[in-house]
Amino acid sequence: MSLAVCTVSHTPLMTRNEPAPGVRDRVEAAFAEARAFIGDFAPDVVVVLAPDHYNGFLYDMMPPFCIGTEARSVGDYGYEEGPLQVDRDLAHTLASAALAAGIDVAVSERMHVDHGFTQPLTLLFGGIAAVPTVPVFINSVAEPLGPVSRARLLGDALGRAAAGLGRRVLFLGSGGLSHDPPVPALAGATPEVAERLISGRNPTREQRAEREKRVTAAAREFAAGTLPLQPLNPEWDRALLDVLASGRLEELDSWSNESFVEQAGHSSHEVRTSIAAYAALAATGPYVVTQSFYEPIPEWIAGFAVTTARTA
Ligand SMILES: O=C(O)/C=C/c1cccc(O)c1O
Ligand SMILES: [Fe+2]
Repeated sequence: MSLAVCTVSHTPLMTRNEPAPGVRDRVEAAFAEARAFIGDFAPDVVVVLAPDHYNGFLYDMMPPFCIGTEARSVGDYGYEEGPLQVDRDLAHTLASAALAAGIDVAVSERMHVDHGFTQPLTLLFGGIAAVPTVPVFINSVAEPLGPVSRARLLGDALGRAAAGLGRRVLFLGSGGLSHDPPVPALAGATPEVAERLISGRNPTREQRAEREKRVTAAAREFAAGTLPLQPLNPEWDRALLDVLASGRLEELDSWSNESFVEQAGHSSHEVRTSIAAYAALAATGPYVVTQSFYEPIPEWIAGFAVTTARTA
């Protein structure tokens, strides 16, 4: 039995916008440290816990959780397009274990994933198919969302199952802390936008480029103070990282969905992926956080963290 955790914020704006001097170097150093941790741990398989941004999961069928037995990247924001290297048997094992534990995960034989999965796989392993993975989608964007406790319990169920495998399993959580990028919502959407959120799974190259250009420009204006997106909230982010490090994950159960949005923006729900990753590790006993990097980076619309943890 051997489990470990790495959590990283993702932001596709990393390759589009230049942050303040020194920021990129510090982020790259944090990723280098995380890569060294992962190298030492030498995982046999990586369970990637990540959200989607209306690229693979749309409102024609929006599950709270889904485990992919096969998965393919849509290639958004210039990340590699094509198949991930999914450990199909393990995906089935983990899905069965989660269901047996009372967590209603969906299963996809043809999951489509976006930068939420591909960016951390690229930055930490060098490619989207470089390591055997089990991709686990955690809806963090498309309301309505279940309570945060469900992500914790999903992680707990996956951790218990993984602990019995006799393999070295890394739980990789992908998602920012406070941030509210201009991802559209179904509530109040125009008919055209609503249609895209319901069934716009295969945009044209031009449509994808237009979306990416719009979000990139919005981030530049946000950083310049000329676009009033919800501000990043370093205080909230540090409080969340403190709870993750403390091991008292049940404390997060009392954080309401509304409080996430009010204090840290709609997309702060992406920290459900970190909560699930830490809950997986906690399922096997006490743990220690071995790295905790954090910076608010407006040019990337991201409260940006990199953390690693292992069994104490
Ligand atoms: O889906 C998009 O176009 C943008 C996504 C984004 C931007 C900034 C931070 C994130 O976590 C994102 O997913
Ligand atoms: Fe995101």
